[in-house]
Amino acid sequence: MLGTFNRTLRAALKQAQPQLLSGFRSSQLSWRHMMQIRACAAGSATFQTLEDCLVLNYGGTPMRLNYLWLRDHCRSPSSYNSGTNQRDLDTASIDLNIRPDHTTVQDGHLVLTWPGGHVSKYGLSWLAENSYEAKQQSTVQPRVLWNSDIYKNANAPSAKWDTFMSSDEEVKTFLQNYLLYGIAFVDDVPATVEATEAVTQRVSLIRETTYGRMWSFTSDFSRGDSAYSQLALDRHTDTSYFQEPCGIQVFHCLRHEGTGGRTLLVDGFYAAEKVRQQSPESFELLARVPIRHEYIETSDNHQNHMTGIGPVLNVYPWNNEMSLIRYNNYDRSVINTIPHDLVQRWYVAHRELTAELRRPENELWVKLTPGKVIFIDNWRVMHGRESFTGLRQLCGCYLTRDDVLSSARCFGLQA
Ligand SMILES: C[N+](C)(C)CCCC[C@H](N)C(=O)O
Ligand SMILES: O=C(O)CCC(=O)C(=O)O
Repeated sequence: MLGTFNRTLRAALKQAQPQLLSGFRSSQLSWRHMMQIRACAAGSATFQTLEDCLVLNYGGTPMRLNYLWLRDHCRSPSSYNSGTNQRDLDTASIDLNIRPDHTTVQDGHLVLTWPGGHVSKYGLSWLAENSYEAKQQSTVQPRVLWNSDIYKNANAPSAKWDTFMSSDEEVKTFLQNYLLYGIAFVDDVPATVEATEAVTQRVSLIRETTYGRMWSFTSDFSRGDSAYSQLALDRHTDTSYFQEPCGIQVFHCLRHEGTGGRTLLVDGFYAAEKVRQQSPESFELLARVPIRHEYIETSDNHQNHMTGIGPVLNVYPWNNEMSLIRYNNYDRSVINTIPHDLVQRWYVAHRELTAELRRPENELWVKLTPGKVIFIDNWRVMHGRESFTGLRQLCGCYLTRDDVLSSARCFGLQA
């Protein structure tokens, strides 16, 4: 009889809220809790208290809010220090089976009274912004994915040294472009290492690596890497052999007396999205299978052995948005992390991605000249270069990704 009741109630609820109970088995709803299912209307918000969560309907999307999560995210002064923006509650002290004694919606807030009397209030719009369902439907970082034509037609403006150094508005516009396209330029910068460093200090901290803090290099083979030659370099991301590859690459060509040496830029996310559309199983494989990259240098002056492990494509699991591409065929190490029955398919998937990355229409070629500083999102945009002759001096640095994104967020940009 109870089973019949559950089924009937479930059917009624399902009719009212088609998505609400999907994936929910009737056996999970006990008689006691079914009796507790209440729908309370308060303004535009309604809620139901189910056995394992509170379902809040507000702003069009039903949110399933776990009770433990709700207690953990209480913003009352005894649970959360709004001065330091830090939790003041020992999460481990919350009863894992906690349920509110009383639930209501009042003045734009969900109000819960917990056993023992503690009251938690959550702004409805705060919940709508911070729920899993909201994050699933939104992007972490809005981007314009590009091929050469798309980028050129966008006419993204370059910042100018003078204004960049004095105006925060100019830095904000610059960062907005950087976030959207994964590349951004500052022009008219004095052709010195010091001025290049000063430009980077407007947005971030420098990430010191084995190559130094600010580096300035020519084709003198001073390091055991093909970058220090006159050879062409195919598209790649740098420091793929770091467990966390450097977030941003900055280049400034201080002088070049010779031919060639243009810079190649390719939007890795644009290419990856093409693979996702055309060949979802290949995308999946590249996103799931970790491989290794390695940097081994054994000269008298420099001894290094770095290893970075991770998949070629990285996505945020809750919304499948691309977060990082790690692609460097020079520095890719021995493949021994892929089981026998997947190796062939992995190579096919890698070939599909490479074919997209190599489409001529996806290549943006720029000649870096003294004065023009480029910032490249090294988690997204690949760079390479044409072979060259003559003396060519390139300076630059890596920036810490966290600090660039922090600067952007402090300007109110979504990153
Ligand atoms: C940029 N700078 C010349 C300093 C370093 C070059 C590192 C090149 C290396 N193969 C990589 O892809 O990480
Ligand atoms: O020389 C260049 O233009 C680029 C060098 C490069 O690709 C690198 O340092 O990673």
